[in-house]
This record gives sequence, structure tokens and C-alpha cells, in this order.
Amino acid sequence: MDVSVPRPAYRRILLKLSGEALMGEDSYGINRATVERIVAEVKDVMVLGVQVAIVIGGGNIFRGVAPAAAGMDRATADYIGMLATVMNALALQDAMHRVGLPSRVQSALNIEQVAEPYIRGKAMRYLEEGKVVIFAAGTGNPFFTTDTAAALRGMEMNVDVVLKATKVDGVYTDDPMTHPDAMRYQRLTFDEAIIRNLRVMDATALTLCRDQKLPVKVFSIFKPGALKRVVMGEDEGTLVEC
Ligand SMILES: Nc1ncnc2c1ncn2[C@@H]1O[C@H](COP(=O)(O)OP(=O)(O)OP(=O)(O)O)[C@@H](O)[C@H]1O
Ligand SMILES: O=c1ccn([C@@H]2O[C@H](COP(=O)(O)O)[C@@H](O)[C@H]2O)c(=O)[nH]1
Repeated sequence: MDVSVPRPAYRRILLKLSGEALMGEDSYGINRATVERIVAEVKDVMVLGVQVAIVIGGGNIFRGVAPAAAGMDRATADYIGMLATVMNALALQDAMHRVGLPSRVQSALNIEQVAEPYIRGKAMRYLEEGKVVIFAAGTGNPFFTTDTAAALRGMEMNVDVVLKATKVDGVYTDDPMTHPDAMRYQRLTFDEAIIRNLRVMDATALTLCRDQKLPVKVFSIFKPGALKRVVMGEDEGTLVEC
């Protein structure tokens, strides 16, 4: 009889949390119950000994390319978008603190009264100490996205995988929100995702991950227990790899 306990498939992960995932059923902002549920899911994988770094999006508050930003200088709109991710990061950290999950926020924009600056070595040490590191303000540069920040920080942190937690349960042949007949891939290559313009993740992020051979798993953060199933290597979401 095999009594071995199943072990996580990954030692260190970069979880990209869509800002919109924090809205829950609301149409805007941060839904407290939703944040608490996501934090509980993160805690479930931390107790398995998995090191967790998070890049948080800002789409629930502000997007540089959204209609709300129309007419604005693009770089200014993007800085507003990055500041939105800082708000999400603080809300996430607060919820982690309330359940005793140690975490640190590091910001790519200098905002030292609010969050530590991004320092790679320090972030690595926090991960080794079992703290969640939440990366805020994306890459710190306008004209980028938090998906690209996830690829970048994932590479810098030497993670095993980028887990893109979003509203849909994987990569589809077309946007499933607008094409209900679209089919989900179980796995596909970066080149296929880029050539077919499957916009679940932006092309810059996909290219970075492809070049560094960093796999990406796309899954739904709204599906209870999905994060743990992904971490345990179970069949969940879509794997994008070389
Ligand atoms: N081929 C595709 N397969 C799956 N999803 C797709 C595809 N094309 C477009 N999408 C859309 O991509 C979206 C993923 O975006 P998500 O909300 O995670 O965006 P984000 O910009 O990373 O996050 P944020 O909400 O923080 O701005 C899904 O809502 C989905 O509707
Ligand atoms: O590196 C970055 C990351 C983000 N932005 C701006 O922030 C918003 C919100 O990020 P999402 O990835 O859409 O969640 C984004 O639309 C950009 O305006 C940025 O400029 N640089």
C-alpha cells in the first residue's frame, strides 16, 4: 500500500492576481469577503510549504487604457493604474495580517511611507522565511501591464511557475466572455498563444516567459480550491509552456 503523502508540484510560485478578481460580485473596487476568500486559498498553499510571491493587478480600480482614462496623457493614466495596484496590495496585506499570514508589500514606485521599495535580495529572503511577498506598482513603468510585472518578478524570484489567477478557467480559442462557444485548451505553447493572439495574457509577458522557459498556468480564482489543485499538479486550468 502506498502511504506517501502527495507533495506540491512547485516549490516557489508567482501568483498573478487579477485586480478584477478582488471585486467579487461588485462592479468596482475591493470586495472584502472576496479578498478574505482569496487569502484563505493562499494560506492553504502556504501550509504545504510552498513559497508564494504575488503580483496584483489594478483593473478593479483603474486601467490606463480604459474609457475612464480617455483623453488623458497615457503615461499619467498608467501611473494612476500602478497606484491602484498599490491600494490592492495594501488591502491584500491587511487581510493576510488578520488571519496571521506574514506578508510584505514591495512597490516598484517609491512610496516609502506606504510600502517598502522593491529590493530583489530582500524579497528572496522574505520568501525563504515563509512570508508572502506582494509586489505592487507593476513594473514601475508606464506602457506595461501587471502581467508583464508577473513575468519579470517571476523570473527575478526564480519561481517554478507563474500562476495567472483570473476570471476565466483557462485559455480559450477566443475570449470566452464574448464567445461562449470558445473551447478551452488543456495546454498550449507560448508561440501558439502569441500567433493566435489569445489575449488572456499580454504578448510582452508571454514572450518574456517563453524566452526564459518559465511556464504559465491560467486558472479561475473564482473556483473554490483551484489554487491548491494547481499547486498540487492536478488537472486545472491551462498550462502554457515552450
Ligand atoms: N483566448 C482567451 N482565453 C481566455 N481568456 C481570454 C482570451 N482572450 C481574452 N480573454 C480575457 O482575458 C481576461 C483575463 O484578464 P484579467 O482580468 O486577468 O486581466 P488583467 O488585465 O490581467 O487583470 P486586471 O483585472 O487586474 O486588469 C479574461 O477576463 C478573459 O475574458
Ligand atoms: O507595469 C505596469 C503595470 C501596470 N500599469 C498600469 O496599471 C494598470 C493596471 O494594471 P493591470 O495589469 O491592467 O491590472 C494598467 O492598465 C496600466 O495602466 C503600468 O502602467 N505599468
